[in-house]
Amino acid sequence: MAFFQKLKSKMFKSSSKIDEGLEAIVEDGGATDTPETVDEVPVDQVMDAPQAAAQALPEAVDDEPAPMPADEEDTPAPVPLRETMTPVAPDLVPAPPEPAPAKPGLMGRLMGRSAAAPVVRRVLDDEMLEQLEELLISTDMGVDTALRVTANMAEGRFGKRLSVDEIKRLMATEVARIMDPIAKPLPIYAKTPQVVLVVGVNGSGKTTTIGKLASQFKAAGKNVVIAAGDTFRAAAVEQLQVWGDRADVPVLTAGQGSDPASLAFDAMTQAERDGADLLLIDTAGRLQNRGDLMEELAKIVRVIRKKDPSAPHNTLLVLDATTGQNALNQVKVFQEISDVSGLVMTKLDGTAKGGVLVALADKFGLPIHAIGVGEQIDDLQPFDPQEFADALMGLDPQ
Ligand SMILES: Nc1nc2c(ncn2[C@@H]2O[C@H](COP(=O)(O)OP(=O)(O)OP(=O)(O)O)[C@@H](O)[C@H]2O)c(=O)[nH]1
Repeated sequence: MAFFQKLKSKMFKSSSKIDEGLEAIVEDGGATDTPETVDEVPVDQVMDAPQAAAQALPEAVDDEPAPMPADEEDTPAPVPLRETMTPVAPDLVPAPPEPAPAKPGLMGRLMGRSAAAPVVRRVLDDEMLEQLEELLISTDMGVDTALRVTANMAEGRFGKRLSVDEIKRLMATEVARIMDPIAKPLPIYAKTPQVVLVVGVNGSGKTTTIGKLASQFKAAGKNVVIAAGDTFRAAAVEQLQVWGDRADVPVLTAGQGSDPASLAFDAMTQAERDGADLLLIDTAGRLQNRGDLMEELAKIVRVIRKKDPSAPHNTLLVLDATTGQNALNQVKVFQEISDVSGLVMTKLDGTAKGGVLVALADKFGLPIHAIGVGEQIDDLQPFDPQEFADALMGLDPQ
């Protein structure tokens, strides 16, 4: 299955929510295109009315070659989605997308040349904008971000008639614009071992993310060491050992309840001795006792800095998308207790709250390195803003 299709199908809860919501909104007060309403279609994303009228004429004259629509002439050849991606590791690079099935253009639909249902459009007015805002807020995009997205999409289009597909594309463009600056792969430095401290509340997906990263970096030829720094949770240690065995990556553990900083120090020693490229350190996520957790993380950092004053090189905060707006609060807290350098958002496959990633980008501007869309190794994917925005909106590949 093509990468985009996979992402879209995995994020279906958010996208189907938007799909259904948008259809209801446009149906409510919308109308199918008629010769009268075609004059009101001039949304810049689609053909404007005079163009539509001009191009409708040659269709009736069989001998004349139909002119190429102006916007098709100007459109550069589409860049394959794969070329737009910046992978975290080579294995994150997906297979090339399958060619999208040919879709009838606007003219085809206006001329009834396809079996597709007639296009319903609704005038963009205050009431509709409010409904669109509510729809975006229901995906956990947050009020401020939802307002920004709808305000930007409405600019210059107020009073125009829009279809569900056109609204999706406009919103996807706005979402991608917000996400663009923060889509950055995990930086890889020349200095080794590169120490990546992984933080986040219990259950957010830290252990799984470390396992996926270790497997993918190992497959990319990197020498990786894992430290199971959540010494209180035996299950987390066992889970890491399973991932370590699978990826053939050593996992350093310590007795239950022992000092995670001491384990981190030992792990640094081993990583240096083995000439490791990467040391991934799991940490506890007990936010119930914030003071203790802060002290524990600070001690780990102090200890590894004895070996390398520039470590940790990355502090990765793992967030669970199903927690919705709560993820914003977690970023705030973890920024206070650690030096968060980037985010991984997990479980985007199982939630209708995928919009929270847009809110995070809008509010904090922290780099998003990767997204988790399942429990398998290849379900940790590089973050591509346009693909994410399209998948969130339930759009087909362009
Ligand atoms: N569907 C889905 N499940 C995920 C994803 N990432 C992690 N999980 C699951 O979420 C659960 C919690 O993940 P862990 O990796 O154990 O989370 P943790 O933050 O290490 O939690 P503790 O071990 O309790 O500290 C596990 O059942 C994982 O399989 C994802 O992207 N999608």
